[in-house]
Amino acid sequence: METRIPSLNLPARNGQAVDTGATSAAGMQAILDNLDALVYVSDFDTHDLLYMNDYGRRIWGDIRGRKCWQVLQDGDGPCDFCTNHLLRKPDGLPAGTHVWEFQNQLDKRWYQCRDQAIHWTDGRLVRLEIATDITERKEMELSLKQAHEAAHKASLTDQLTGLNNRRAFFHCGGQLLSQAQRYKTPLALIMMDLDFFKQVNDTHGHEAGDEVLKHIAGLLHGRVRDSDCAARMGGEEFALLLPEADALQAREMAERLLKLILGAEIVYRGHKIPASASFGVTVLADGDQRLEDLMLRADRALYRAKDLGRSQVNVNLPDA
Ligand SMILES: Nc1nc2c(ncn2[C@@H]2O[C@H](COP(=O)(O)OP(=O)(O)OP(=O)(O)O)[C@@H](O)[C@H]2O)c(=O)[nH]1
Repeated sequence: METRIPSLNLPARNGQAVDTGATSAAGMQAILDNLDALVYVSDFDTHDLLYMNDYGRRIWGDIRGRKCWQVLQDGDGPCDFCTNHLLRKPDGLPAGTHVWEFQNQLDKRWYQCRDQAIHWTDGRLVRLEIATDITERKEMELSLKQAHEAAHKASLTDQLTGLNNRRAFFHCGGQLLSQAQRYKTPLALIMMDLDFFKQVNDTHGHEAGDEVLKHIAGLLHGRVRDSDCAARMGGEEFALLLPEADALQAREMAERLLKLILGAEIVYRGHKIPASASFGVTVLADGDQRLEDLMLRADRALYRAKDLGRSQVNVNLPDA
C-alpha cells in the first residue's frame, strides 16, 4: 500500500513556501519513506490522517479514511494526551515544536515525538509529528533507575535480617523526631540488646548466632506498625522508635517483646538455642534536640537493665 505525498508545496523554516516541483516531490517521498522514524500529518479538527510515511504504515497499517487515534492508538476518540492544543498559539499561528516522550499502547515501544503545526498543501494548518523510537534508551534508563533504587535500598537495609540498618534508623528516626517536635506528640525509643550473645556464637557457632539474629528480627518486624521504625543498629543491638507512644505504652511493648524472645523456639541444626534480651526505654523530652539525646537516655536504661541482671526492661524518664 502506498500513500503518496500530495503535490508538495512545502513551507520552509522561515514560513516562505518553497515550490519543490514534481521531481522533488518524488525525491521527498523517497526520503520520507526511508526515514528511520514515523512521520505523519493529521487534520487538527477532524483528526483525519492526511499522510503517513512507510515506517508508520509498516507498523500501524493503512491510514485511508482513518483518524490518528484509530490508527496509532486503540482509541474510540481523540487521545487524552493529544498535543494539538499546544501546537497553535491563541492567534492561530504555529506555536513552534513540542517535544515529548510516550509509550505507544499498540506496539508498546517508546517514542520521542516532535510535533508542530505546518501549512498543508491546501494552505490549512495541520499537525505534523516526527516520532523516533527511543525504546532502547528508555529500557536502559529504566534498568539504571532500578539498579539505583536497589542500591539505595541495600544501603539502608541490614543484609542479615532485612531490617532497617543504623543509617536508615537515623533517616526515619530524624523524620519521626521532627514530626513529634512539630506537632508536640509523644515519641518513645526502645533500645534492645541480646544477652550473652557471645556465648551463642561460642557454643553453637557464628551461623547459629546469625540464625538467632534473624529470628529476633522477625519477631520485632512482626510486632511493629508501619509508622514505627525498627532497626538493627549493629551486632546484637536493635532499636525501635514508637511515634504516639508514651512511657507506659513503650514499656508494655518492650515487655511483650521480652516475653516473645524468652519463649522463642529457635532451633539450629537440631539444637534449641535459648535467647533473652535487655531493654532500655525512654520518651521524647521538651529539651531534646536530636535523636542522640533520646538514644543516650535509652542506652543508660539498657546498661542499667544489664547491670540489674539482664532479661528485663528499664525505663529512663527525662528530667521533668
Ligand atoms: N553471629 C553473629 N554474631 C555477631 C554479629 N555481630 C556481632 N556479633 C557477636 O555478638 C557478640 C556480642 O558480644 P558482647 O558484646 O560481649 O555481648 P554479649 O555476649 O551479648 O553480652 P551482654 O551484652 O553483656 O549480655 C560478639 O561475640 C560478636 O562477635 C553477627 O552479625 N552475627
